[in-house]
Amino acid sequence: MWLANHRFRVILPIVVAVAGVGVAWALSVGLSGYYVFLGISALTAIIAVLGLGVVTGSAGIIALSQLTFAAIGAWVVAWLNTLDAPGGFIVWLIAGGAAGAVAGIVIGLPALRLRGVNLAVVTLGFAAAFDVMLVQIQFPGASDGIAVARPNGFTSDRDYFFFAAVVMVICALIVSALQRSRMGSGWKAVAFSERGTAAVGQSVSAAKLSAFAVSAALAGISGGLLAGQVQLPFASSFAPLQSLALYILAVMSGAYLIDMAIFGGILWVVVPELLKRWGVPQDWGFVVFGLLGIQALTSGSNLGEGIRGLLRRRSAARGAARDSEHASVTEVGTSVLDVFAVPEAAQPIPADAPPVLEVSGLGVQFGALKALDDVAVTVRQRSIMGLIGPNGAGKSTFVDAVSGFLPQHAGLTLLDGADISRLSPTQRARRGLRRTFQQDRVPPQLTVEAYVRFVGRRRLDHDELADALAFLGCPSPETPLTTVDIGTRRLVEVAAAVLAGPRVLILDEPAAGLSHDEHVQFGHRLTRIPSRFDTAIVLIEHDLDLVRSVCTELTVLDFGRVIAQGPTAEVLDTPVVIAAYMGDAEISS
Ligand SMILES: Nc1ncnc2c1ncn2[C@@H]1O[C@H](COP(=O)(O)OP(=O)(O)OP(=O)(O)O)[C@@H](O)[C@H]1O
Repeated sequence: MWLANHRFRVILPIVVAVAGVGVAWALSVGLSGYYVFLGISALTAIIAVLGLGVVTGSAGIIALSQLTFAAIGAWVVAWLNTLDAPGGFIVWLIAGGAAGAVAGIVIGLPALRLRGVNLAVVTLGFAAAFDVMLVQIQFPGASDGIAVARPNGFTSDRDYFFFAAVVMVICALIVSALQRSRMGSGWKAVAFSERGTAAVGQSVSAAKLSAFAVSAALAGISGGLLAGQVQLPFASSFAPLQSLALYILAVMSGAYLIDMAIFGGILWVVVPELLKRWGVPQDWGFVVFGLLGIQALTSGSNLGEGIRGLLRRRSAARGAARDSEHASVTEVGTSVLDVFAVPEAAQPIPADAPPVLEVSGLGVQFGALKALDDVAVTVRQRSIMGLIGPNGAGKSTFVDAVSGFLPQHAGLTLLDGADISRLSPTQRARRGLRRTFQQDRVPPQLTVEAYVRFVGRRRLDHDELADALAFLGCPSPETPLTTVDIGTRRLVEVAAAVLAGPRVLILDEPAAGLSHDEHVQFGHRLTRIPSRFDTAIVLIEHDLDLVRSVCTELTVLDFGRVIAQGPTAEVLDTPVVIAAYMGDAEISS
């Protein structure tokens, strides 16, 4: 079943691409000359919108200079044309895309530090500055009237339309493959949570810069194609206001979805054309795009997501009707999971089990507040260490400091004996120290499988993946994460972290959001993780029943200091813990 699905997902884009080329050929033969020219404009716009789908739609970065990157691509093509550089138009086009990518990385560098409005100002400022420069220097060959030579065999508008369509299809195929790759998962992860991305060992900078580079490369190709279309390109085709309108169009349509990028590119040409026919000045097109964009931003959704949500709900309703007919089959499936519901206490850890994580002298200061003061914790191989304490005791601060998110801290952290105190969160994750968060950090744009593979950072065969998901009570690999509730997303987060094969996994309230029954089942499954996956666990949890049943050892924090440490049962009976943390009623149970 999975193999069939996998093959389908690989083959489908190729089939659609071949069909798209067929349609383009038919249109190039059948359309009138005027529509062929409009069609080329739409194809160039689609490629630029595909790029915005990567940088804005997937990676969530505001980039208001897409047509400036297109101008750079057009400029390079025009320049190589005046030089009559070897290779001809196709090579020049690739060079235009490469120049766009380089410019994208340069403009993307501020994006590593800036967000939101500040980044919008930087990218728009770059677009405005380049526009002024372009008006001054003009495109190479413009003053001498040297027309850009179209590729051999595609010199007429009809043939060039077909050529542009093939280029667009290739770009769409590449984007589709990248969106499904680790790189694409990285873009979606960084858009949802930079901390969550760093915590799984993915470089946030690399994810952002690669999104900028791919997006600007596509813009460069789009501009290069436009240079071949008009043959004498000029600056007004790439004005900053147009970049702004194109951005809004991409946001409104949901351009990270290939079909919606195509729709957006077509709209880019159709709206001004319709306005012209109705006798309305074409600049009103910007107003139309602006209104559609405001609607998308205020609703928090876009056209593509809206349509897909509707289709999903319909298919879920059909699926529910089918499932009720096959209730007996479902019961068999449930009984498999029930195996894990058999209560099982955590295995005691041998006294000589070597330490895997050693934290000593850990101190964190927030202004006058000592959030952690000389904290020492040792986690032994395959153990489950509970880290408990009242609200504000310093548990999350401990996790942040140990996982590298609070670089300004005192103390030493050793992982398998190696000092990792100076490493970044990404480096620590790659060394085998993984963590989850109290808040949801699982990017909803991914499927369960794409997320698990992204977090895993290693080859996982499908059986291993499906097995581990079933073991932790997660949905099937192909389930879109948008369709599952928050509690299930927490389970998927834990499963993915476990499959990464970490030496130590720190779970920050992983059962939050689960129902009581799911909570209990989760506890039982947790006890089996260390032996099955050779991983030690640090568990932060407020539910003392869960702590009591799964933790082999406990560390109790209060006001940033360790007040008790040792085997779970002993610690829970310590008077200082009873007094400081739990109260007699709870501990006596
Ligand atoms: N960024 C920060 N700036 C200032 N104070 C902070 C910051 N983060 C945490 N604190 C303070 O540090 C102390 C420890 O907070 P922390 O979140 O680590 O506690 P906790 O044990 O995880 O609490 P909870 O169980 O409610 O999650 C608290 O007094 C908190 O107000």
